[in-house]
Amino acid sequence: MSKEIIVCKNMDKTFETSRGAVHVIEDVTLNVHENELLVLFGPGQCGKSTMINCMSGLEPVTEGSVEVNGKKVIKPGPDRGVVYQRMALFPWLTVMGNVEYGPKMRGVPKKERRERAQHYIELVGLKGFENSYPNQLSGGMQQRVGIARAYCNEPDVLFMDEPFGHLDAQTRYLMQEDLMKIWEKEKRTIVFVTNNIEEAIYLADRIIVMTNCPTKIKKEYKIDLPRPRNYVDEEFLKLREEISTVVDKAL
Ligand SMILES: Nc1ncnc2c1ncn2[C@@H]1O[C@H](COP(=O)(O)OP(=O)(O)OP(=O)(O)O)[C@@H](O)[C@H]1O
Repeated sequence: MSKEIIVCKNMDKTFETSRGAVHVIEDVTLNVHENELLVLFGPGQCGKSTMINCMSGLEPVTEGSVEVNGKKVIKPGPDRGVVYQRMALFPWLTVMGNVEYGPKMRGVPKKERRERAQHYIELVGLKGFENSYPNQLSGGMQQRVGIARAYCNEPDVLFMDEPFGHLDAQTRYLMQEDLMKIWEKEKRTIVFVTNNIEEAIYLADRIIVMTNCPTKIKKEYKIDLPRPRNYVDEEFLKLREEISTVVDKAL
């Protein structure tokens, strides 16, 4: 088994609000292996985004700890990339400008960062769109820019929070297929959040089923189906049936 790159020990998270404490994560212990594609799957509002925010360092944990590559996570860092449902691309920058932004901010020389950005723009299938602005691109293309931008920082881990959640069904399937191709070509450790069961089974090496809030691990499934997967394969449908019966109904 490859090394454990994310180690969460007894992770617990409570938000203190003006209306009292909101307990969102309850005692989650979870390890993610190098180059694993781990899916966090659970009902709406169960705490999946909060899990990702704590693992990526955007939110501090209240109890327990998170380590990435042996380093305790206390704030966001370039070793942890994040892709959101709606990528906050800079509208005044071109695709190239957006993708090279991270390395530019870290002082990577122009030639090197341009080459690196070009590589990731091509990896996500946007060759020819280097000089386009985000508002000239479709929703799916904007998500590709977001993925290229996250990859361009060459992070140890990538967190993806329902990155295809707002896309139409057809574009969503296409993006799932393309994400698999990208990941096969350039392996990364990915933690992917979704509340779509087909998406979870299509992508995952392992699915962690989370309970309603405060969220805990309910069950985990190792998904050994060969890739590329087919949504209507008998084995796929069997897993879909089984996991559907385990997941809580959204509150
Ligand atoms: N900063 C915050 N302050 C207070 N409560 C919060 C905060 N962030 C999240 N919560 C609460 O935590 C719970 C879980 O939210 P979270 O967004 O993590 O769930 P989710 O599973 O990602 O939801 P969805 O599937 O709808 O995206 C919700 O009840 C939410 O209101």
